[in-house]
Parts: sequence; C-alpha cells; structure tokens
Amino acid sequence: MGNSNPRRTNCLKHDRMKLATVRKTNSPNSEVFDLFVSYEKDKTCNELGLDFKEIFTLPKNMRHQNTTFAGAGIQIECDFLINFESFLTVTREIPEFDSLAEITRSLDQDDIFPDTPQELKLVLIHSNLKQEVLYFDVIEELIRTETVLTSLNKFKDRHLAVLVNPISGKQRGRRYYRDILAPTLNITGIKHDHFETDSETYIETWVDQFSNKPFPYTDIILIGGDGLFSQLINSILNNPDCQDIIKTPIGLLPAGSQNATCCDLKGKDVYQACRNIVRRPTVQSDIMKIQFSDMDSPLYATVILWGVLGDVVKNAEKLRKYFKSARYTVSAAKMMLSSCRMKTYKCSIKFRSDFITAEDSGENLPKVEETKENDVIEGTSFTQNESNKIEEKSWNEHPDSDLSFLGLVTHECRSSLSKKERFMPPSRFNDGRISLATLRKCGKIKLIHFMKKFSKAKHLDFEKFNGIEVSEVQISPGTRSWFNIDGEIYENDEANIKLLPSFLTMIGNVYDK
Ligand SMILES: Nc1ncnc2c1ncn2[C@@H]1O[C@H](COP(=O)(O)OP(=O)(O)OP(=O)(O)O)[C@@H](O)[C@H]1O
Repeated sequence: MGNSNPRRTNCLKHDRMKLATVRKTNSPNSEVFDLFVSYEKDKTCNELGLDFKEIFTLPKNMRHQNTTFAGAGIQIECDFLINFESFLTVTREIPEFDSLAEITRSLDQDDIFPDTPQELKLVLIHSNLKQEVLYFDVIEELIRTETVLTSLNKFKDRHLAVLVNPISGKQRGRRYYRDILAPTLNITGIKHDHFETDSETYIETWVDQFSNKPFPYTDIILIGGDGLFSQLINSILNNPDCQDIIKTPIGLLPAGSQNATCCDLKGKDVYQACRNIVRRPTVQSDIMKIQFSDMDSPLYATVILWGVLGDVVKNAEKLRKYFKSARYTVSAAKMMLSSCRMKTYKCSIKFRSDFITAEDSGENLPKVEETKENDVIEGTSFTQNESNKIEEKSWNEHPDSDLSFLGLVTHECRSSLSKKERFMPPSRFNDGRISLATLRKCGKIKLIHFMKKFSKAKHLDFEKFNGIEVSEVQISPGTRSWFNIDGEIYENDEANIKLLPSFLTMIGNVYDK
C-alpha cells in the first residue's frame, strides 16, 4: 500500500541525492523544501539507476544540519516521504481519471517546454493512487526530477493483454480492473487491451487465435485466481502453434480465492500487485510438467495436491456457487464433521533429486520445434522410450505410503485468506526445486492439530509431516483417485512429475528465504 506518512523520520538511514527545490503550493510565498531521493549507503548512486529507496523533502533551512547529521542515526522529521516500494509514477498534471489518456500523451511529447506557459509542477502518484503535488521554480530541476523518477518505469513500449475472470473468488475482478488497474495503466502510459472470460473455455480459445501468428502483446496480465493462471499456461503449452507465447512475462492481480501464485510474487495486496505490473520486476519461475498415465498431453502446474486435499478441493467445486472463496473451508469442515473415519490414501512414491538448470533440462521453451517433438506425446503417455528413460534413472523409494495427503509445489503457497499460512515455507519460484510434502495417515484429531500448526506455517516439525526437495516424482496410487492440479481436478491412477526450471517469466518478486 502507498506509504506517504509525512512525518516518518528514518530517511537518514540512506545516502541521498538532492533533485530540486520545491514548494507545496503554487504561491511564490509558500515554504520552500529540498527534494531528495535516497539510495542505499555504500552503493554508487546512478542517476538513472533503480536502487532508490525513498523520495523525501526536508525544510530548506535544515539542509546544513542535515549534512551534519548524516549517518549519525539522529532522527529528523521529513516533511514528506514516499517509499519507492509504493511509488508508482510521476506526471505533469493532476490526473482526472476520465482524461488519463490525454495526460499520457502530453507526457510522451518531446517538447518539454510547452508554448503556453504552464505551472512548473509534478504530481507524484503512489500505488494506492494517492497524489502529491510539488511546484518548481526552475524548469531544469523539474526535468531532472522527472527524469530520475520516471526512470523507474523502465519498460515504456509495452502493450498488455489484460484478461479478467469475473467469477473468480469474491467476484472482484471487474472492480479491480475498472477501479485500480485501468486507471494505473492509463496514468503510467502503458497500453492495454481488455478481455473478459465468458466461459470455462474462453482462455483456450483466446490463446488459439494467435496460432502461428506473431503475439501482439508484451505482457499477459490475469485478474483472477490460480485456476485462471493454470489454464493460461496449459492452453499455451498444449497448443504446438502457440508455445512461443510462453516467453511473454505473466503478471497477476489477486482476484481469486487463494491466489497462492500472486501472493508468492509479493502481490497479495492488490495495489502492490498493480505496482509490480507497472514496474515489471520479473522472476524466472519453475513449473512442473505432469504426465498422467492415460492422458495424451501433459499438464503444467505449480501446485499438485493429492489425498485428502485432492478430495476437499473436488468437493469444494460443488460449493462454489454458494460459498465462493469460503468453499474450501466449508468443504474441509464438512469432511471433518462427517461420521466417517479419515480415509487412508495409499500410494507408492518414487523420486529423484538431481537438480538441473534450465539449459540442462533441454526443455526450456520456447524452442517450438523441439517442443512439438518432446512435449506433445502421441498416443498413450509413457511411450516405450519415455518409460525406458525412467527405468535407467536412479529412483529413490519414498518411505511413506499410507498418507493423509501429498503435495508438490514450486513455491511457498501463501494464501490471500490467511496472514501466516504457507504450505512449504522454504520453497521459492526460482530455486530449481520441487518441494514434496507428505503427511502420514492420521485421524481427525491429529489432522486438526496439524491444520492448526499449518495455519501458522509451523507444521514443518509436525511428527507425521515430511518435506523434501526433488526434481522428479512418480506417484502411483494404483487405483484412480483425485489429483488437484492448480485448483483443477483430474482423476488418474499414476502421474510422472518433472521439474522444468526457470521456465516461465513471472512479473513480481520472491520473498527472501
Ligand atoms: N466466465 C466464466 N464462467 C465460468 N467459469 C469461468 C469463467 N471464466 C473462467 N472460468 C473458470 O473459472 C475457474 C476458476 O477461476 P480462478 O482460478 O480465476 O478463480 P478461483 O478458483 O476462485 O481462485 P483460486 O484458483 O485462487 O482458488 C477456471 O478454471 C476457469 O476456467
């Protein structure tokens, strides 16, 4: 969220560069301030670099004291401070949200000295769309400030495809688009086309239209949940004429029920997710390729759940209409309150832990021709070649076979429904590992204890819980059972899951470990 607390006092933690002398009103008699950007101590400050930390003003007469105090840890009061984490952009005019396109155009013009005299002012905009106006006396200082601050938005020529799922989660997708993303994109001059899903197959058809054509967008932005994201990557990767699209950076706005993918890319807060979309930091992200024993095409996912979690999600889908994003909780509660004993989920698990880079994997798309050959398996899965390959490799037998659940994830899996919950706290999108989590069979009371610890991300030391890092897994329940693949449900009796490291370019940041 935007942080513009005018009296924060820690700006001297950083070194700083003065940009200009400014006033807060356009009256020539108003109080004068010095405007600074700060950057981390001991780092070289590159005028057009991206390492700035804060923008702040100090009363002009504090300048000398300020120099004396630098580094001494003495607290002084900034009159105005914006953390760069929340700073969105800077414009020349106070934006009116219906005429934002005009403002963008005026910013794009090269003639920075307009014919008609204008007020020398800049409007600093936070990611919560709050604004701060600064008036300048000297045009050169205004331009320098504008140049330094706009340098943060380094990707200018972008054209976004924004896809909104209006039924995701609490059905806030349309509102997030209309009230938050669209105005933000307009302010920052980022072009976009808007699409709204009207059926479960919309995404697939949308991707299909670009078969064998140049993809016209620089970024794909999804306003929805994890299911929408999963649908997008599967629609791209399972269409041999569109696989090149997977190179496109994908950004998310958290409008779904859990939004694990978006939360783990530091986008739990919708404004923060929006800021990520504008600034466009990217993370090369791992995904898993899943080959079911009786499905022709593989699936791609970041989260696979099996056992009680597969069943809970399957039953939750029937409750979507009435309980929306609370459906998972209701489905779990129903299972716990039923008179039946907890089911034991039996399966044999084999895994490998030889970690490879994207180059080694030989599956780093987009090599469209290669993908056609290797990824779209003709006929039944596990062709002779493929199964021979599996046998040649050194597989380890997992010690647990009577389970409550099994989970495979390529990221932590935070949840927008809970503050602390994280399925696999050490896992990161870009660590080149699949985290394999198992919970040995337990009764309802034990499971409740586990869930209590789980909700605080303190479950890693739970006696029946086991978490390991793997590169490939074979799950054989023997009988057909439910697999939850990124929130979608598939019934099968065997799955081979392989890590594709650094396969996707996701917009966002990962949390430090
Ligand atoms: N207009 C629509 N009508 C019906 N279903 C749709 C429509 N648009 C998308 N879908 C389907 O909705 C499903 C779920 O979408 P999404 O992941 O966005 O929300 P969610 O399930 O509420 O959130 P999460 O996945 O975070 O739990 C997707 O599988 C998608 O196919």
